[in-house]
Amino acid sequence: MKYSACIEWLFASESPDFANRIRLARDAGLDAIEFWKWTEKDIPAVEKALAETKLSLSSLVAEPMIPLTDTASHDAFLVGLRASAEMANRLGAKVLIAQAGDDLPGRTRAEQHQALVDCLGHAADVLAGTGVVLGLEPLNTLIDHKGYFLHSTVEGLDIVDEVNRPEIRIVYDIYHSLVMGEDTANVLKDRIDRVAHVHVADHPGRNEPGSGTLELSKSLHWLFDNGYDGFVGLEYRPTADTQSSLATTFRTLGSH
Ligand SMILES: O=C(O)C(=O)CO
Repeated sequence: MKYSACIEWLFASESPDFANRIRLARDAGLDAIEFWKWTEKDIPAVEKALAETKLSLSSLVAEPMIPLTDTASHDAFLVGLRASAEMANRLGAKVLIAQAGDDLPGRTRAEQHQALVDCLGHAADVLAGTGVVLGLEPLNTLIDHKGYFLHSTVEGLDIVDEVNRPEIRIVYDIYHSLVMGEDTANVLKDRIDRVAHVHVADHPGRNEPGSGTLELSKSLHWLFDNGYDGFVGLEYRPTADTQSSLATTFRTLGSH
């Protein structure tokens, strides 16, 4: 298992210095890191820490985060996507993450679904030849993202299949999926190759694996047994210090 620490949450209480969290991730034996909002980060400091630690950057969130369910956002998103892909290439990330945006009042689900398909088709043109893929991320609408459009992994996969371009994939966050009552094997059956990146956290609390009741290990085993071979992104809020949260995580999911 190759673990990627989301340093928005992991090592945050240990180090207000953002780039230094990369060194702490290396010291904790992790393989990669990931973060959000690259436009707000000190990129030269991040670049230096990545070079020094030799950790990978598993993913970046594509900026700007604006609702792709709204066709009026598409031009701005595609301009930002080009810059995000350049940044991903500069820092060595192979995956950009996109969120669908909110379920917009006054628009049918079918219209918004089509808006996503159209936008991601243009996104594939932007990404063609860059070596970077875009992962659309379904999120739970029960706890963390009330009003978000894409709460179903199957609908995310359907959108990916309608776009039908190698540059467009999904991010499968096991936490969001299980919170929505999905069964990993059921929703990803025959479509595991559409998964660009995986996230984990436990429930309740969105804390480290092993702190709650989700069967994360079962989902992860299914993913790896069925051909997923990418990073496991640790996108959780540590209940206490990051080091002890990692000990619980490794006990629960297996160390690497
Ligand atoms: O915004 C969230 O909840 C995410 O999972 C982002 O990856």
